[in-house]
Amino acid sequence: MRKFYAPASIGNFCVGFDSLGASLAPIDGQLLGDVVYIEQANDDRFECIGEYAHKLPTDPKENLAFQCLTHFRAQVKSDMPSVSLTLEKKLPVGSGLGSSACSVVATFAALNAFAGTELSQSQMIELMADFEAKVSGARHYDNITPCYLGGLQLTAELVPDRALALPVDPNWYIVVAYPGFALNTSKARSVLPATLTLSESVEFAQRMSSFCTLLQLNRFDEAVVLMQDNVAEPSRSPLIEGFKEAKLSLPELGASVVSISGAGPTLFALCDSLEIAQKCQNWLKSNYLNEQGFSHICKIDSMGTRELV
Ligand SMILES: Nc1ncnc2c1ncn2[C@@H]1O[C@H](COP(=O)(O)OP(=O)(O)O)[C@@H](O)[C@H]1O
Ligand SMILES: N[C@@H](CCOP(=O)(O)O)C(=O)O
Repeated sequence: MRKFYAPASIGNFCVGFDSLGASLAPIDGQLLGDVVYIEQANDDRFECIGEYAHKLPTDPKENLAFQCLTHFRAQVKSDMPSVSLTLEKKLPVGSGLGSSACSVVATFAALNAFAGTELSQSQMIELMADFEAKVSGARHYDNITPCYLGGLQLTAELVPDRALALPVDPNWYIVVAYPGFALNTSKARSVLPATLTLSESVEFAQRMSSFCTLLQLNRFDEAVVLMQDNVAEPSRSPLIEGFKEAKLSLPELGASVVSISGAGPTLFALCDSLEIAQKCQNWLKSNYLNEQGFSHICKIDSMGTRELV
């Protein structure tokens, strides 16, 4: 039996709507992401287990991981031996932590390794993005590529090889807080503005390009100052109970940035020390999470999807 783990990610990373994404590694070593188990069997079998399995459709045909298996057999390797594939669904659905991407990326990574197909990185990314597009209402790579490759990625169709890794400040701590209720990505996309004005578009381009360039120059503090989301956050924040209060309170505790992770409702706070991150996490535990919620203090994961041994 082989096991593949795909980590959670923060889509948009505040300043790069649909174009920046960061992979997450909790500092306590917990696995925050989905795991796929694969082994040869007499016929193709699929099972979904784990804490959030009950939140997914019971019909395997509606599970993205099973759809990836069917697609891989039909389109990539028809003579692959039969497999038993198990998805351990460890991430909540509709969380803003790239949950659907995790299942898709872990499954394709497992199938590619099991079948020995050695698809190129670009082929893998395109396969994965096809499935992400099916559920989220748009083709965006900002969960897929950080989840697959790790790190903070500038990622889009226009980006060479679909992804360019950016340097990150080794001092950054990222507190993620999932409040305990779901927000469907396609719903959170339906409230986005249909168009931006010329000045809004220019500001977005200036912020994202300067942010990426400053990271390349290791001028991290100046990069962080540019982190403001004028594209998605204004229309999405009313959908997320408690977000506005957190956005006001966490900077008083020292957070450098507070923004929505992906389409929400998970929130992330970027902090430049562990002490500040702990204070922010305590506030979030008392004020943002319901009984189903959770929070982790993370670093940016540098490994992406990997086989667990
Ligand atoms: N393995 C899976 N993981 C996550 N979502 C899945 C999976 N299989 C099917 N789905 C469906 O895909 C949709 C994912 O919703 P979405 O809001 O895009 O989640 P997320 O933002 O957490 O990726 C849901 O309707 C869910 O039922
Ligand atoms: N760029 C996308 C990111 C969606 O991330 P998810 O984790 O909520 O699926 C968006 O903002 O819609």
